[in-house]
Amino acid sequence: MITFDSVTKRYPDGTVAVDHLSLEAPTGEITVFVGPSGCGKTTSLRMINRMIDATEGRILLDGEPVQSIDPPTLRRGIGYVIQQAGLFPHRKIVDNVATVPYLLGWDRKKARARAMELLERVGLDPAFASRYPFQLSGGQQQRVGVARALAADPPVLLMDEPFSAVDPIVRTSLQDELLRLQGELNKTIVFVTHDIDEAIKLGDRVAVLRVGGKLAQLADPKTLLSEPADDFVREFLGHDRGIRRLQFVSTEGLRIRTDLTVTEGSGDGAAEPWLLVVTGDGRPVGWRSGARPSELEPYGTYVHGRDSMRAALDAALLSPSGCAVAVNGDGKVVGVATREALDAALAEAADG
Ligand SMILES: Nc1ncnc2c1ncn2[C@@H]1O[C@H](COP(=O)(O)OP(=O)(O)OP(=O)(O)O)[C@@H](O)[C@H]1O
Repeated sequence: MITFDSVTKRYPDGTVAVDHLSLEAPTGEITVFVGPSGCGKTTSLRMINRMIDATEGRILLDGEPVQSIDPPTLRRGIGYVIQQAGLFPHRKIVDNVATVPYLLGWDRKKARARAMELLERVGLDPAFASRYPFQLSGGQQQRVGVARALAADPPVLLMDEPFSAVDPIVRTSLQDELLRLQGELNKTIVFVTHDIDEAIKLGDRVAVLRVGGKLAQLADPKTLLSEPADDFVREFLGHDRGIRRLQFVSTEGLRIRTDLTVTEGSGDGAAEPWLLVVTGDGRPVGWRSGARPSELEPYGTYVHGRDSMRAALDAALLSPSGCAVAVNGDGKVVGVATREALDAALAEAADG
């Protein structure tokens, strides 16, 4: 666990970048620092590994003040990932990843084997190992940056806007990859971003900072969206807060009907305004309306019980039937969530 105990950073020119910050980043969780430019996110992060020293207050790593640990020892237990990866341009990818193991005096063979294992772990083809950073895309370099930070298996990982220099699609896949990795590794991660959507997607806990380095709110994403502490947080969260909150509402309780499907090629089916046509092995084909039975209309699916209400609503909006197709993990239809069922679930979500 990382503890900020009334930490203040005043730069020599008098700027107060962080002002009496107190919070805990629990072991094995992702804590995100988010806030507008200049609110002290990077300063806070760098005080953890002592790239910047606090002016007042204490930062504790599992109860031990970081100020009492000498910086090289401290940093050996802390991985650090920055924007645009910060790879060494003249070192091959494998050697970039093996940087810390080399520093720790591992023999070359062992360090390289570890690097190869990590490249695979972060989803990179081992063939990239002998390339140089400039021969990789931004997203690939960022993956190398993550692999390098993980090389010596540090319990703590500091990530400073690591995905902000890549396009939105690559960014999404890097975020997904980080969540997948975290599922296996359970590191204590402190992640800095100015992007509230990224904070909500990645954070177990999100610390919203305001300019002047003051903590505005520390909460899990769901609480943040439903109970912003004040106008600043509300405004920072943006206007579609209600819709985004739905991503934390489970579809487990969403009622589904199993009598609205018909297997393709079989008779007319029930007398309903809309019926979902499915293949013989239960995969969706399209919606058939009572009014125009010869044509099939598009459909949207969500994985029942796994995806959120936001996904179910999205699936419903993709189809003129207004119903969402519930599938299982294999993509087979398990039922249909009608407008009435969605309406009931939304009313419940709004209540609670
Ligand atoms: N070396 C320094 N000397 C003086 N002021 C500094 C120094 N470094 C940062 N600051 C100031 O401290 C405040 C916090 O900076 P910091 O970089 O921590 O913010 P940030 O939230 O990470 O911003 P951004 O999202 O723009 O990166 C800012 O007002 C910044 O100008």
